[in-house]
Amino acid sequence: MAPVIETRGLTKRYATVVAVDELDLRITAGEIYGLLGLNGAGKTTTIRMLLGMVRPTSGVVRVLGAAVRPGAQAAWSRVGYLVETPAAYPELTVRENLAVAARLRALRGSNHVDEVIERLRLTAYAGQGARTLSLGNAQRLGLAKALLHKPDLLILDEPANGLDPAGIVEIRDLLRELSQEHGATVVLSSHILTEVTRLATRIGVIHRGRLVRELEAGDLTAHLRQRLSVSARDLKAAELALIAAGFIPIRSDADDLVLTDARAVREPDAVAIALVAAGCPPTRLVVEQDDLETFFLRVVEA
Ligand SMILES: Nc1ncnc2c1ncn2[C@@H]1O[C@H](COP(=O)(O)OP(=O)(O)OP(=O)(O)O)[C@@H](O)[C@H]1O
Repeated sequence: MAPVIETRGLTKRYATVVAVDELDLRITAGEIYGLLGLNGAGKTTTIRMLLGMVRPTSGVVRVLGAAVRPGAQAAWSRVGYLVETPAAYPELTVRENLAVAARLRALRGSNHVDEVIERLRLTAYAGQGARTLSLGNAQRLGLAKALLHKPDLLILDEPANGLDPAGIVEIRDLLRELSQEHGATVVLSSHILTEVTRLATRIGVIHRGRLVRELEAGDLTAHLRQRLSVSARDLKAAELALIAAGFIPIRSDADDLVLTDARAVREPDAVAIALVAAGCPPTRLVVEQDDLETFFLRVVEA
């Protein structure tokens, strides 16, 4: 299958900084591809090069079969994008902003605008000036503009930016639906591990401008570790009680006890019972997932 996005040797240098270094990407139709990286990893620069907004120092980008060059228009009617803080006309309302965007895309009739307002749950804000929108709703408006013309390919830089947890779930469902029901391809960047792992069908881990790993969604679980974090009033007593019960607690920087063995993660109630029996009940007991830094260290060094 011809790739929807293909880059070869894609590189961007700014003076002494290599923002993106020899990136080879191949993304096919219907994928939700997550570019995951720490701040400064090169995600935004990559996305801007995919969109022809930044001129590569070297290398090739092809989007929907056409070479991306500044000024090349061919594929853009089939592409929707959102890059960092979405731009809107601050004096115009949400609906007016979308109507302008529809005109620029030469879309006829008002149903595109109505449909996307409803889809992005912007109905209550349709008459509100863009200037007064919360960050989350401004992000929704940006996404609405990206989706207005029902693109085959969506390229989104940090789409969860500014959204509250419920908003993140809504956007995740929307992107999944676009991919599954409409066959759209989605490329998104994020530094939020859980967000990408819940949504992407494939993940590219980008570190210091280089694509260090690509993982299928199904392979991710092997790289994601869980741990049980335990707090107690008397941490020393809790530590001794857990050792006596056969666990291996480690004192963390955050001054709690961390248990990484499978039994503790699988049966947190056994940990709680051991602590209660020893007279130092837990004040907090929670199964946590790796943070991005830990995941990175493991994936980058593996
Ligand atoms: N216009 C520019 N001029 C100079 N350096 C730049 C420019 N744009 C990006 N960089 C540098 O390139 C590197 C990659 O930046 P980029 O914004 O692509 O990373 P990112 O992964 O998107 O990070 P973030 O999550 O913080 O947005 C960084 O070191 C950044 O400082």
